[in-house]
Amino acid sequence: MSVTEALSVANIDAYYGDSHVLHGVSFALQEGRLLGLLGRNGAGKTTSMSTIMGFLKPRRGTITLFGDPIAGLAPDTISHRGIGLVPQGRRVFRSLTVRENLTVAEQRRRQDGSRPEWTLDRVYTVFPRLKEREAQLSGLLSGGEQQMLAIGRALMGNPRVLLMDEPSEGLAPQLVAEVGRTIARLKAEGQSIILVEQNIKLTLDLADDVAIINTGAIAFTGTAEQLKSNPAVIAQQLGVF
Ligand SMILES: Nc1ncnc2c1ncn2[C@@H]1O[C@H](COP(=O)(O)OP(=O)(O)OP(=O)(O)O)[C@@H](O)[C@H]1O
Repeated sequence: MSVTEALSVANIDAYYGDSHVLHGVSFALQEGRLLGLLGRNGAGKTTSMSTIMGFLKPRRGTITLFGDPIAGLAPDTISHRGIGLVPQGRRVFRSLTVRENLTVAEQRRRQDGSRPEWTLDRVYTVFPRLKEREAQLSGLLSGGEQQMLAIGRALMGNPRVLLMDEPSEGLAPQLVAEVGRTIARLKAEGQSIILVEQNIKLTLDLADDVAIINTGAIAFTGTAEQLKSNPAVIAQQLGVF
């Protein structure tokens, strides 16, 4: 079976002003797989996602999307090339309705035929709750509903690679489980995903591959199975769970 590299991040250095935050960060996502990016508070997970999205320009290193270099391109160009982001803290457009949040994000993409395009109806099939609330202002939704909307909005861009930044953050356990089931469903449909999380259990349940970032440097890469069988690494890099 041939393996296609969907997204590759290689030897990235990134700064906020003079503050050197990412130190030679490298990881890779294979097509159709889920890569979990774990790390403690302030480790550099969001900065890695911001660098992929073009919000932050790396000073060194390369980023490729299905082999094409994208580092240094503008965020909207990177989004059009096919990377979708579910941002940390949801960041839905609070003064727009649910339906408007979804339709403004719509982006058609020529598919290879193996995966159907995302449409409003298809998002509503995955998230019936959003259909029920489609005319409501998004700022009035619960945290869980806003998370579903943030995921639906990213899907409307028909991303080739989906980045999810701490989708379980601040959600009650029941909603974390629901978000987990949604992510599993997307993965089963062939979506390539990078899942950034502090929730180790959720990540190990969903991920094929895992990278751990620690103070801006990659401390572990391997399969989820390898990490599960290595509690010493989990304890040392992430704290006990
Ligand atoms: N806009 C910014 N300006 C300066 N420093 C920043 C900025 N954003 C983050 N940092 C710093 O960069 C480092 C990495 O932060 P980052 O947000 O990437 O971590 P994280 O792993 O996503 O953490 P969390 O789980 O808390 O979101 C931290 O030391 C943080 O204080």
